[in-house]
Amino acid sequence: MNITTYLGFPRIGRRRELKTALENYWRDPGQAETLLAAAEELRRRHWQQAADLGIDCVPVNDFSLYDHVLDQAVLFDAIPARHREGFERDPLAGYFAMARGSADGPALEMTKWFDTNYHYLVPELQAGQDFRLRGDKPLAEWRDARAAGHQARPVLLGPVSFLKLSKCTDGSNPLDLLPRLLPVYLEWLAQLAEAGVEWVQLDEPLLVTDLDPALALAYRQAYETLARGPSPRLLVATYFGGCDPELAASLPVDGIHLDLVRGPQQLATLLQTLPRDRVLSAGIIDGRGIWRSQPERVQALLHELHEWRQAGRLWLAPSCSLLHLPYDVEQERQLAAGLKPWLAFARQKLQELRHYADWLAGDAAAEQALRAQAEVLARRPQATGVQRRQVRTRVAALSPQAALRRSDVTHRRAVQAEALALPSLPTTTIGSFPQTAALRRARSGHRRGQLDDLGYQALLRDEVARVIRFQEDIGLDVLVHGEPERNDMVEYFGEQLEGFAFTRHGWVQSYGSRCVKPPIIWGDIARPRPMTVAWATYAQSLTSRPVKGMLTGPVTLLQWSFVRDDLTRAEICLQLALALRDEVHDLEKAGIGVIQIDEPALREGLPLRACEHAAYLDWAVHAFKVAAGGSQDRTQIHTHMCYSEFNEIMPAVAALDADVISIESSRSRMELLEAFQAFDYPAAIGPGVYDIHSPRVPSGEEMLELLQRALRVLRPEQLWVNPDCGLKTRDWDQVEPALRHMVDAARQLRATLPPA
Ligand SMILES: Nc1nc2c(c(=O)[nH]1)N[C@@H](CNc1ccc(C(=O)N[C@@H](CCC(=O)N[C@@H](CCC(=O)N[C@@H](CCC(=O)O)C(=O)O)C(=O)O)C(=O)O)cc1)CN2
Ligand code: MET
Ligand SMILES: [Zn+2]
Repeated sequence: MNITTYLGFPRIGRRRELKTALENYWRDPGQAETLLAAAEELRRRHWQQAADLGIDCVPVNDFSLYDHVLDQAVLFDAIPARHREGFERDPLAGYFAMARGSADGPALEMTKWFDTNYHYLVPELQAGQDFRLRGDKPLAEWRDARAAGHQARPVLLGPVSFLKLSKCTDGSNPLDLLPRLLPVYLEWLAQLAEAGVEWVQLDEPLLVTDLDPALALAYRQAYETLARGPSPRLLVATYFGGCDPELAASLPVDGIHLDLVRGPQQLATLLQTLPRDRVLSAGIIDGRGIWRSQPERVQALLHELHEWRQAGRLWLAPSCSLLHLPYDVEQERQLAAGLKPWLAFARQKLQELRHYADWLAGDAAAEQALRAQAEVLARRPQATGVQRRQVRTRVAALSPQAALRRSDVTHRRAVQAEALALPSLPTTTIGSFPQTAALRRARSGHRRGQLDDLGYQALLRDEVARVIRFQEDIGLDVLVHGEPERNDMVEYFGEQLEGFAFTRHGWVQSYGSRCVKPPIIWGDIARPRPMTVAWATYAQSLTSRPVKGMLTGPVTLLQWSFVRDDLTRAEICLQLALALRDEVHDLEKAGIGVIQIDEPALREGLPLRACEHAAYLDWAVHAFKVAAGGSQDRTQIHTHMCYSEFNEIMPAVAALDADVISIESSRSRMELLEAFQAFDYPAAIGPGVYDIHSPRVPSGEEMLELLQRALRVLRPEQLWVNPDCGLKTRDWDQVEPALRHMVDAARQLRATLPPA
């Protein structure tokens, strides 16, 4: 029999029950019991649903109240000193203090999970530290699953990935801690074996990245050590790409999971090298994309695996955890016509697996279902809107000149200085102002038909007016309209472009209780009408200061959407770029002299393998330049980036040829600027002086100090003053004083500069 399984499931709940329970508890810690009960209910429901869909073995401990990497830091007692006391006093409150910060100190750093839009919390370690087991979350969840009648398999990150995803606060190498960490894994595994656990899944996504010899050695040593102790059988799971098949096959474990969707090329070697007594967990369908699988492709793949099948050592699974997918496409009642049969969210992925397993067993109904699926998908290319001749022709005819501004950055600076007449150290913000509860309520009421178009528009215009007045009042130099009309910076554009579909319930966790509804790119992209011009011109009509138009860039629109699987990412990105190019043109025509094109996801899209970096950066930078390249010299093009480590891609950042870049840097205390200096960056930079992720209101002095640091590295005429990112997640009572302090700091520093 072929076992069907999966590596992990979305945990937020079909109607974001976890989000609601978390936010209720954060507002009122008296709700702890309710939160824990909601979490337990979600786990049980998801196991049961998987079982009902025909899954043979479910993972446990893939669930987390906030983040699974944080859970594991806690399991190993890697609790930073500043949070330890709080944790001992109240473990639940202490856990969230590590996730979100508290009076005891800041949260752990949050960073992107590989090339996804999920963020994990980075465990803080130090050289020579002790690890020990704390609590028994994985085992307790296993017992619950067993009690409910499920075959279950606890999941943890493997030791090498866990350490490589952590950081040592003293600058030492986390991997040096391996000998101190392995005994804890051994103890944990022994406990599970003792309890009767048969299989454990150790996730080692680092295995799909470039491994230097030290890391490869660490892998061998780690798994040789683990193989020596009493333990359930070990399944090492790799995903998000192909791994080094020799290394993977050489690990002394009982099974290996491969991502055969993103790493099909690894299979041939692995089939040669993998010892025949191993279980092969084959990631045969895409665990990250929302498209139904093509039966012909999967069936061909399953033929290649016949040897494992016959030996009874084949497991069928999605390529990676389903965490990055929405829950159930059947919840969507208003999806663009004809789209639904093409799509598979988490529940549909499990159904697909069952079909393939049944097909392998010779089941006629499964055969029939897969044939029907193949037929539906075969008609996809001909469906209206999938291919638009005009779009294809325009992309094909695009000349290299389209990516070039008319003049170089130095000339443009002079022209813009004249056109905009800004003071030195100009102050601005990144675009969004607080998305208040009233705004979200109004949007929700508008969607439900309880608030009519006029009423909704009037409310948004009032908000824009208030935001403009506020910015004038505190003395900012380049104003924004505040983005009150946007549900999300990507979804908003997706809703206005042809070729995109959007969902009502397709939530995916981004971090903690924060979710996104990535829109779906299914057809060629066209812009039927201007998307932002009315808001920008309305805002500009209220002030004599320049208002900055606000667009999300092509790479970020691509990266934060679910994208079609029948065109290359490069091609889709170029289509998006052309739509944005037209928007830039329309903004310019409407008299908007400053336009920001946000690209916070430029770094996130970087492939996991270095050999693929150059090609990606090439098309990504090209797409941005196509979006911006049609503009006049006098139009000042800004871009914005956050959430990432940019040092590695600095040449690409410079190659965007933006006039001004605002970039997150307050938490790294402006360290990032050295990379710009080393590069002799020609354009202007606004290194964020205020961390918008925290409710804390920074003082003018600390921002002044950051600006002074910046001036050690940058020329004064290069420096802009702005926060790290948009203010949409903050409250007005934090934003108001913080921005006042920021403007004060800029003014003070300005007064010390020699006249230009
Ligand atoms: N796509 C994307 N990815 C990103 C970011 C981003 O901004 N966008 N930022 C980075 C960090 N990630 C983030 C992800 C989500 C949120 C966030 O704030 N999400 C909100 C939802 C935002 C949203 O879509 N809002 C909608 C829908 C809001 C909603 O839930 N409405 C309720 C009703 C609410 C009410 O009545 O009050 C409903 O529809 O049921 C709107 O404003 O229209 C949340 O989870 O709470 C912030 C940062 C990286 N990745
Ligand atoms: C995640 S980057 C956000 C940029 C956007 N303009 C904002 O201010 O919200
Ligand atoms: Zn940002």
